[in-house]
Amino acid sequence: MADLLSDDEIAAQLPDHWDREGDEIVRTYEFDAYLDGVGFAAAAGGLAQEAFHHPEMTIGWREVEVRLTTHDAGGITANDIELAERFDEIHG
Ligand SMILES: C[C@H](O)[C@H](O)[C@H]1CNC2=NC(N)=NC(=O)C2=N1
Repeated sequence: MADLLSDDEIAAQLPDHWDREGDEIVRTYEFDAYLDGVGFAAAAGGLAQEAFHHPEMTIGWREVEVRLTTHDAGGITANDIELAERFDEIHG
């Protein structure tokens, strides 16, 4: 199981556009069309399943909010940071 990151490690490793909210990291991705967000969520879900590390995703009007935390560790780990970076790659 991945170890919890310290506050300093989280601050240093948090990717651009992501925020920390307690035990979660959060980003809201914006899209030109609703179905673009739906497609992103589906692709992100595939990456999550591949990593076996699952975010909460809220699909809204031309935006998708993604929340990541490591339930098994009770906070933020490298698994969250790494998956956030993969989500950013597919968003472009
Ligand atoms: C047994 C445990 O639920 C699994 O190892 C995976 C499933 N997906 C997961 N997803 C997230 N976000 N955190 C976890 O700790 C986690 N654990």
